[in-house]
Amino acid sequence: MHFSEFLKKVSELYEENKPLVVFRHPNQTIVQAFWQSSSSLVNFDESDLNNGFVMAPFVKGEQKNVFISAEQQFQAVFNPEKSPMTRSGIARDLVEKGAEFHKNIVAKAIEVIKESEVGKIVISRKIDIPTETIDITIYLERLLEAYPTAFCYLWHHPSIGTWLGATPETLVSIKDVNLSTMALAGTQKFIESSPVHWGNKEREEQQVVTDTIISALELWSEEINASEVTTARAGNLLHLKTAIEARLHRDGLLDFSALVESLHPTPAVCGFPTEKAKKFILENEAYDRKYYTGYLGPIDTTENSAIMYVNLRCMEVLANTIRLYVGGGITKDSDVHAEWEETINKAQTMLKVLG
Ligand SMILES: C=C(O[C@H]1C=CC=C(C(=O)O)[C@@H]1O)C(=O)O
Repeated sequence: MHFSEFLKKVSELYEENKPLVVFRHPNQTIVQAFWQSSSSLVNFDESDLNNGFVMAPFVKGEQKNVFISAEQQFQAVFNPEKSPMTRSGIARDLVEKGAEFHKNIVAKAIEVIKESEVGKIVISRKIDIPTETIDITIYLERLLEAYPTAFCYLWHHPSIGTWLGATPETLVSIKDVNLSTMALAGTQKFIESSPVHWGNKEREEQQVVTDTIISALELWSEEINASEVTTARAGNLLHLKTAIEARLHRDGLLDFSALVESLHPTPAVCGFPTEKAKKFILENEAYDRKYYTGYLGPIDTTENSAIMYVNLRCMEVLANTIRLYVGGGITKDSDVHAEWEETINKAQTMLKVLG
């Protein structure tokens, strides 16, 4: 199918309010779409493992792990035209709203970390951009164009809403007994031809993520290998990354839910230790993350494989408003102002898509 035809079909299904997901894996040209003719909400935890797409929230409760079946699907090839990325024209005052509130929570998190055994807490916020005309196919095309190395998606369900994103982070990739994942944390702005230096704050923050993932995997695996720490680029940002591989005791899909839930949420999106960091987030962030920092991705039972990504650098489409979600890891060495600037930098990923 030609890409223009593909987009037309996506647009029609979206207008018909069908459950629908469109996605492209990092560094791939094939864009896939799965959709459901019935608008029923399928709870993934209550259904058998089938071909389809999972969308899981940060915390299960009001939001469920939703499944969209791959029974109806179509695909196309998308070749980015390599046009230069546009600069976002969205006013900085919209992005900077709520500075005092956010900085206060970050300061409080630093205090808690200094006074307790909590090592890291990820603090996030939402940014609402009033938008009169919302065209999801234009956003989708810009996402695919601008972020070829990210997992890009558009997800819609009539009982939940619409989300789009371009995430740099894989939560877990499973094929038979082989598992791969990554520990991604630490952020700085990408500046062309400028040498990259990482401080101890970022290195320690990222190491905690690596250690926690490895200890969760010990339960399921025979061999675990971690790469050297490298620098990975995600749009206008750089992160520290460790690639982790493991050989599972048995086929990963047999334990899919338990395996994935044992890794989620990683300290890259929640903190460490997990339960204490989560408690702080739920008591202090004062807004609902919903599917931001949850995970999402396709399951292919025919291929005995699944790839779940962490839902970062994403936005939710609301009536006349686009809501962006951004956050960062706080440790004892965090600087309140630098953490605030980091959320502004991270917002650029989706702002560029809005035009
Ligand atoms: C929580 C986010 O990023 C995480 C992933 C990479 C680097 C992060 C950091 O440097 O704080 C965060 O842990 C976000 O983008 O909203």
